[in-house]
Amino acid sequence: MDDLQIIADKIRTMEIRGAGRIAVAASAALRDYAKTLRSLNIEEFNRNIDEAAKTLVDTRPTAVSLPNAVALTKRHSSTNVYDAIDEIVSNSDEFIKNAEEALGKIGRIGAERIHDGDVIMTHCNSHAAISIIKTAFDQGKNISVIATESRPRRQGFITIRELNDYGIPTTLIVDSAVRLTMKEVDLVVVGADSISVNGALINKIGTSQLAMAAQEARRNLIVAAETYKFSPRTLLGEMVEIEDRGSEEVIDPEILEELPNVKVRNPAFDVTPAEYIDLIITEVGALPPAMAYTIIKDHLGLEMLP
Ligand SMILES: O=P(O)(O)OC[C@H]1O[C@H](OP(=O)(O)O)[C@H](O)[C@@H]1O
Repeated sequence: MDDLQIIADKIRTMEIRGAGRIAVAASAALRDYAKTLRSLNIEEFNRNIDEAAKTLVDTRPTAVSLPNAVALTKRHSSTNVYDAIDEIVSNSDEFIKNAEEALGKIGRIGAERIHDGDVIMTHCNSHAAISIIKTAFDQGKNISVIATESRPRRQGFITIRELNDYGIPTTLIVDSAVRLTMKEVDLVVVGADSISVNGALINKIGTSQLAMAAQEARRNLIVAAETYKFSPRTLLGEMVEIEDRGSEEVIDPEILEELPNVKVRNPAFDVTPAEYIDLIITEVGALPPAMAYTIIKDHLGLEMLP
């Protein structure tokens, strides 16, 4: 399990990050691990796969893409280990291929919402949101982007580098400049870590602040999300857990040590209610948040539920 543990550690420390990327990395890690278990009997095989799946899923609690990818990868109906491995390999290859194709489809569908001359605000670093922005740019639309820094991990720096290298005019702002800057914005485009059955978006901390400022300024907010970012377990009434990360991401531990009366909170995500969202751009279409149940039922399957 050494190689799988290395991937799990990279997901936990965010060396591999982004809801889509962690899903693809986890699926590939489970596939490769399954191939090392040929000598086991089917019961031992299933036990090892379940343990490995748990190791991957336990790395980060919020992005549902991770448990969805692991569940879609590990399911098999074989009683023979060789066949089970073949099924897992084919599940993973299919998941990864679909995930890659989904980004292109989301780009094409979402770009329809972007007009020549638009200023787009985005938050954090979302491959799905950036796919929309790049596709609109590729279509010859004269667009520019306002990107938030996204404290504390500053994923906004990844975004501005990527957009810069693509030739897209981009302005970096600190997170607290969102409301002031919103009057210059035509459309907000963000990614998703999870979408619950009521259409609420769980995404990088600060997303709900963009949503509120957008609504106040009467600007639309669209969410770029593959169908595997919808959360089946919210159908059972479960809430999406918001990850709390360490204080060292926010403040130097030596400084904190000098301040015995201070504690630091570092929630990594927040919740944006459905009423702040104009559309969710998935690979199967541009949908209102009220269609979240249909996506879960038709594209993830209720058999994903325990
Ligand atoms: O899958 P893509 O669109 O790349 O990213 C989706 C979301 O994943 C990221 O989480 P983190 O930086 O891993 O905590 C951000 O919250 C981003 O909006």
